[in-house]
Amino acid sequence: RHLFALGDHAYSQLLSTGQNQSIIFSGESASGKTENFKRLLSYLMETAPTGSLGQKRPRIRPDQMTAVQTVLESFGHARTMKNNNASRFGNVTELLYKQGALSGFQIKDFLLEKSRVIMQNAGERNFHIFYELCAGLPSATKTKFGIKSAQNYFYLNQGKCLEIAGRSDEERFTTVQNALDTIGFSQDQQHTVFRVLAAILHLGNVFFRQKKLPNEQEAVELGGESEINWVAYLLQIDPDHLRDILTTKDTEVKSERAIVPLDINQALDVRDELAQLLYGQ
Ligand SMILES: Nc1ncnc2c1ncn2[C@@H]1O[C@H](COP(=O)(O)OP(=O)(O)OP(=O)(O)O)[C@@H](O)[C@H]1O
Repeated sequence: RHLFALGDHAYSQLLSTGQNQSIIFSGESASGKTENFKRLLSYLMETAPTGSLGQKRPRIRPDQMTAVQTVLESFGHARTMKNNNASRFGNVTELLYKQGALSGFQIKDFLLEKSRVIMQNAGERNFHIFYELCAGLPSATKTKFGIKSAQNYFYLNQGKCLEIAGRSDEERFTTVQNALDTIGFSQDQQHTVFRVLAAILHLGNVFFRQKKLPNEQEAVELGGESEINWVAYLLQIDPDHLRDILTTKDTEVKSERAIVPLDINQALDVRDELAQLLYGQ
């Protein structure tokens, strides 16, 4: 059955039975789920009737729907060995109809592959948005955020694949900014999102040195002071608090003697967990 016929069928079933209808896109990576989903969505938006509510057109603007898809792709898709634009999360998009007319939508996402934020296999990239940020931020903001090109960041260059043929990260960044405008994110809100992304990149470049305490206990010492300061500045938190988080097991304990030092692997785990947590937010 043709994709659009499937959409027509679901719609007519909705009207005739009054029951919710589901269309499931499944298949292996690069089989076309995302592309076909987008086409079906456009079709349903374009053909949505005005309904009996006297609306001239659906209350959701097609450009808003497209903008949401654009943002989800930048933040949730990445280049893998199978697909230059592989989605790394699942989602349920609900189209809401009222008296036969399209009245809204909501997207529930699940299972974002957060491990990609800290680690990529050979030939793969982190989520697109990081590369777009490095390529597309205006130079004044780059200076303000301490951001350089993507090759400088451990979290971006493990796959040894910084660019995707035929895709301009710089142009995509403008597209994402426009999409965020369309959705209704203020300049301040957008700035906050970009600050957090920049903080994650700096965090990934924080490294540690093994250290022996006077009592012979193993501990770690933070390397990369400037990166720590960048992260603290971008997240607007106290750098000493950040140092505590990254080097001690119990950050709540203020007494120096009670602090339990981490070894290097534990410290890297804490750093990576923090990065994933920030991205997940
Ligand atoms: N209907 C289509 N018309 C043209 N090209 C298509 C179509 N469907 C898929 N493609 C091509 O195949 C590529 C992979 O498709 P898509 O990203 O939709 O796969 P997917 O099943 O969503 O993959 P993943 O599970 O990795 O996210 C697209 O980038 C596009 O080049």
